[in-house]
Amino acid sequence: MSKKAHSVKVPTQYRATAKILKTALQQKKSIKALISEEKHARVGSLQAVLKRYSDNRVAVEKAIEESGLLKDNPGLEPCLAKVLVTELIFGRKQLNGESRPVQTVRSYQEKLQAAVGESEFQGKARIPRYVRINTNLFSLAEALEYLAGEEWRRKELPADASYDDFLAAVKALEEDEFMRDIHVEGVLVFHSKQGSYWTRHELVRSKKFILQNKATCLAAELLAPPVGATVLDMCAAPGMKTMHLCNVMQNKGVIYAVEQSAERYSALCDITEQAGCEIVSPIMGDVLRFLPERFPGVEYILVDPSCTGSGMQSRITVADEPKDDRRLYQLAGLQIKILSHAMSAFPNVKRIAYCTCSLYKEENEQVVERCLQFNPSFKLLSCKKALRNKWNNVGDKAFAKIGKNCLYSLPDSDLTDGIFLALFEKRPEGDGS
Ligand SMILES: C[S@@+](CC[C@H](N)C(=O)[O-])C[C@H]1O[C@@H](n2cnc3c(N)ncnc32)[C@H](O)[C@@H]1O
Repeated sequence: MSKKAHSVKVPTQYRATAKILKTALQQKKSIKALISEEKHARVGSLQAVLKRYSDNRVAVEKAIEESGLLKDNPGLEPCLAKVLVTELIFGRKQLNGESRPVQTVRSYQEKLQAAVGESEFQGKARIPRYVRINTNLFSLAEALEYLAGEEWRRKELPADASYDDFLAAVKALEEDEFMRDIHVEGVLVFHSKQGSYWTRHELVRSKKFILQNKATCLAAELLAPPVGATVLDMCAAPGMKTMHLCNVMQNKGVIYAVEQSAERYSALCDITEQAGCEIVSPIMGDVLRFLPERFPGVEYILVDPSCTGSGMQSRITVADEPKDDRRLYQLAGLQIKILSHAMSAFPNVKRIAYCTCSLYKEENEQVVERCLQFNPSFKLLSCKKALRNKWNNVGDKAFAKIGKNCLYSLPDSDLTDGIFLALFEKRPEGDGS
């Protein structure tokens, strides 16, 4: 290598990303918090590389180990090596500049690729890009016409297609194709590579299209408040499910949307206004502290409380996160309080949907079990049946009469974020069963 090449600097983008990764690993700080402190102009692309690393972490480590990259080059900074390998093998497949670390990693490309190729590890499941039509502002017909005009090819399934047929078709989507979701009216499914295309799209900016993972749309879909209903959304911000509920109700009826965090309440107000929600009444405060009379005539309730978020695929994790039992215990306590309040405080309530984006039973089946013990006037409905049996993953059957009625949507098998959902119905008076 020439002397000149040695003096070439590593591009700022790689250095800044490696610095964040190093701080996150050494100080056990969250990537999200570190990125928010970052002054670097291209925060978006920095975040994209870290997400790619997070999704392929095990394979990146394996490739570095098996190729001998760090062993042969002790001067190469390990976090910079991880960033460069992520970009070269899982990202743009090329590296910028001629700095020494870049040249070194490039010279290992074949060995790195071979190590990844032999690995049975394929990274996290490729989650498609889900786009939900906000029918307050744009109809399904208008959306389909727009997409046809832009030469997107619509892939259609026969009416009797099973859920497995649907999943196979989603996995086989070409980059210029899209499908309609099999469960949620108004959800369109695109290839995962179209993720950032839609992020920047004008229809998304104008809120005609909402970028919402399909799993999180199941809550409003299953709660299914009819047109004109009165709904309480107990933990509403930033308002993704509030907007969807509004669409399900065709923007007719009332939705009380409660949020306790001032900052998130402000986001809720902005989003629902921009999305043309005419029936949403945002209310700031702790939902447990309001008198039930503040929400007269509530018939349908959505309970989507704070949770660990262990099922969220958008999270960036750069090290194994041990289960934090203390935090889980605290969260589960609050979840039980809020769901139990929904069941006991509102005399006219007919149906309640409880959901989390957690995969821990402590926040899911156990919360359902405790709340049914405290509130025997409610029974569980089968989420799978509500989806015409076109579903595979249910709750843990060790929770008798509970597990089979609850639903999990899982990244690897359902190609979504990981979520849990339970649907309750008030028993008719005198029904003691
Ligand atoms: C999982 S997020 C809700 C996401 C939201 N449903 C959506 O789909 O966009 C939980 C929210 O509940 C709020 N929250 C938690 N406990 C609350 C309480 N007691 N009263 C009101 N809001 C609460 C949190 O501040 C947080 O914004």
